[in-house]
Amino acid sequence: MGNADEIKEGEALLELEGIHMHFGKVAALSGIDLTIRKGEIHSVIGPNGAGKTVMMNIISGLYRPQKGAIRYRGRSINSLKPYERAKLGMARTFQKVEVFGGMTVLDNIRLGRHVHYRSGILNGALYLGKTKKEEIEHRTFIEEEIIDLLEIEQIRHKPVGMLPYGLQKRVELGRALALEPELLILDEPLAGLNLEEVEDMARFILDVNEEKRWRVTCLLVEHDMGVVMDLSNRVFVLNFGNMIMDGTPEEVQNNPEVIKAYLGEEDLYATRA
Ligand SMILES: Nc1ncnc2c1ncn2[C@@H]1O[C@H](COP(=O)(O)OP(=O)(O)OP(=O)(O)O)[C@@H](O)[C@H]1O
Repeated sequence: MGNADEIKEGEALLELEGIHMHFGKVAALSGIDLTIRKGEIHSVIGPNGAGKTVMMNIISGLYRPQKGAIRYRGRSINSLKPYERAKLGMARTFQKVEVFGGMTVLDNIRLGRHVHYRSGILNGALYLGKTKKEEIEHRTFIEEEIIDLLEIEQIRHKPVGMLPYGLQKRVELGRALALEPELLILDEPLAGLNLEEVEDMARFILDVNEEKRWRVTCLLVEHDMGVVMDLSNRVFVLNFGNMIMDGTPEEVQNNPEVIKAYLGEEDLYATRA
């Protein structure tokens, strides 16, 4: 995204500072600090009920925290609505697939671009000639890149509702990419997938992050520890609304507190072949 506030690789893209979120007596998040740096894959892990979804909802603007600051490219976004955050370059996929079953793969992907379209009579009147043609060409180009990346050429005209779950998840990723995001929030992208689908999805996430064409910063919430440890530059561990640690996958795997929080839940040392 061409922007005067463009930031460089390794600089803070998204920052949470002192985030508190309570629901009645339940403290879902108690003073969370997190910095996502441009170019990285930063994962958030934690046992069930740790506060991961609440955190993602706060980041994407669905929830307003009672305390704390959220900054994107150094600017406060606390007061921005979800679609305004999307316009800044933040896209999200959801835990449960959120596709339009009756629409084709291509139309679902196209929906992801809607935040870029101008609306209103005045804008519509100004939106003529070359500019419009360029936007259509650019849109087509993006669609083709997404279809190519996700290997969904064969199903582009199929209704999404008829596809297996794994492909529906792929389409959902495609729709998020259509926004040409700078930050992609992936909420359990591997949940419900079989082994082969998990491998495919992990590869797509890596491609989106590493390929020069995309170079998307990723915030990943995931229970599959093998994939998390393989893909992430950093891992943030949450338990009962508190941060246990934020470090490299290796540091996290060797932290006794993390192991204790997960005891009996997951094998943190399991990595995929
Ligand atoms: N809208 C809400 N109203 C009341 N309590 C809520 C709400 N959303 C979340 N909570 C509570 O906040 C805590 C954190 O929940 P959250 O859904 O963020 O956990 P999670 O880490 O995403 O868990 P999972 O891995 O199972 O998805 C839980 O105790 C949950 O019951």
